[in-house]
Amino acid sequence: MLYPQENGARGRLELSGVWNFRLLASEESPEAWRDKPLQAAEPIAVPASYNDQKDLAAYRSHCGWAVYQRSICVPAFWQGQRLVLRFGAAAHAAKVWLDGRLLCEHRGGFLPFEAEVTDRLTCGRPALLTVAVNNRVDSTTLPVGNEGGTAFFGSDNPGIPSVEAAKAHRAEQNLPNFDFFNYAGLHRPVVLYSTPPAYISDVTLVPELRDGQAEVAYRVATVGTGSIEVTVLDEQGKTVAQAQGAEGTLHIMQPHLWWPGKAYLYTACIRFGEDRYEQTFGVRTVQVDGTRFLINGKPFYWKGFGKHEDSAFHGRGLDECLNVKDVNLLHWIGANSFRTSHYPYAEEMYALCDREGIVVIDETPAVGIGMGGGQNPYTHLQIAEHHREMLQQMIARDKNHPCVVLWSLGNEPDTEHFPEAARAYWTQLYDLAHSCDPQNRPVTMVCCQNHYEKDLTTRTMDVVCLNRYYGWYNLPGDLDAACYALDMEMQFWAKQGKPVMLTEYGADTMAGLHGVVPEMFTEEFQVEFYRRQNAVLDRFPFVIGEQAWNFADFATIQGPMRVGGNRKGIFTRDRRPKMAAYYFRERWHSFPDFFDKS
Ligand SMILES: CCCCCC[C@@H]1NC[C@@H](O)[C@H](O)[C@H]1C(=O)O
Repeated sequence: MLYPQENGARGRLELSGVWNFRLLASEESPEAWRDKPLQAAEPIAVPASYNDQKDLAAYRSHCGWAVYQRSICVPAFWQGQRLVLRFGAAAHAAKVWLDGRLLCEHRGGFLPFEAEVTDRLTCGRPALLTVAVNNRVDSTTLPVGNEGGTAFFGSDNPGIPSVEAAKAHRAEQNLPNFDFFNYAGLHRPVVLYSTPPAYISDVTLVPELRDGQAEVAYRVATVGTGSIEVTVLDEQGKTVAQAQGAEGTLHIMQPHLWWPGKAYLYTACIRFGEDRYEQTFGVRTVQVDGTRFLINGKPFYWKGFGKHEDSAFHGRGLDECLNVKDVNLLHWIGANSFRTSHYPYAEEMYALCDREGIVVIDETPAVGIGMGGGQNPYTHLQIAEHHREMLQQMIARDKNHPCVVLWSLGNEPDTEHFPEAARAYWTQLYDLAHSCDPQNRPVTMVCCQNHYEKDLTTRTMDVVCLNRYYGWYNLPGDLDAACYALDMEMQFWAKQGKPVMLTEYGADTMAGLHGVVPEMFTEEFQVEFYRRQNAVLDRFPFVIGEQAWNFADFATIQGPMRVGGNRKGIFTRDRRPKMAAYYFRERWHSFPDFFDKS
């Protein structure tokens, strides 16, 4: 799916700003507002989550539909153009009406959707745009909800008559089965864009290196008739390759490669009749070779984080200022990568990583696929078809980004209690990812702390990605025992012949809490936690990376284990460094991004 672009042939009308808004009571139907002004409307900013824009409990604890509404008007000079209304994301389900008639619906809160509105709008005449958004998470959604269960990291003592009665009595809950606040709303830009009637509908670029020359296979999908011309410009605007036709190969002599930390972007300028589209891309190769992860044929070592799209006020909403700040902090600390835990991020962040040379693990919203071992999630949950849809939509959206080098099918599913069912479920997704991705990148599934000998799934992935919490959730506070356990588990992985990286390890740390003796929650403990465990990882040649959990403190549901959210950040939520930030800065600047560990 192409990102909306303004150029000589295409227009882009941002519908960001303050809209009318209201949370709907459970008995209210969003359809009631499809064709009339919203009563008792309140102001709401788009793009952003709605949850933190008003200090009202209902804005945080809402469960169900909310309605956004505004008037839109197409400029007269767009007369005769094809018009499309596009949503960067709406969490988690959306229904869209234009002047009272249903335009489109979408499930999945982290990927774009669009609808053609050429015949639905009259240039110069205002129209009423109504968008209903549903924040419910449950056994049919990704991320997965925890219906009527105990809040994630909750502490209910099951079976106590008073507790069970109170749970039955209380207002409906929208409990997440995941450890991040269930932010909701129009999180990413809403755009009305124009194209000529005959237009370019998709672009696919697959760079390969042969004898030092770049051979970029391309495919241009179009609607309507016309001839296709492709011209590739380098960063100085010089033409370096040209081709005609819907598909073919672009040859670039002596190409500048895209490297982590040293990005180089080419621009494929596509002409189709009146239409124009400019697609940036990078010439780089990615492959797993034994226990090494190669970028441009060199063994890459991952230094970075699991992140979240999370900040005060915007919630999970796009904040490009924060994205620039975060990328500058990644450079400052010496990081070269992050994982889009636990959902695809805004397209704008991938474009920033493309130009800044930050490597990305792109993850689906498949988090919370586990019932604590009691029930088989692969038969209990109704997510399989939606999961395949989300995976295909994520790859279709992000396929041309040079920064994306590894697909993550999901985070921390139960792969231990029903090992055969788990392996079957994730193997079909693994095969789907490889078949959908024109660049055929490596594929992983991020594994939770588990009985790694019983887990038959993690070892089948191209890269073994482990979330491990020795010294925190296991052997809490005892870093000697934690290192003993980590070392022992690495002996197991040494026999699997796969590259292994930690995609999560960390300790909740209250900024400003100190101790001469490093104890849990102090900044000193967080440093010791990483210093000791990195010393273990450094001993194993097949360990190809370390991503701390988390880049920054982030919001979660209320719970006895969360003090104003998850505090495992290396930075605070407002991006101030804890001591561990200086530890990692010294460590990550002390060795290169590429080196042979064997
Ligand atoms: C029993 C071990 C469970 C470890 C699970 C650790 C969790 N991984 C997924 C992340 O979204 C959570 O924030 C992280 C944590 O809690 O900070």
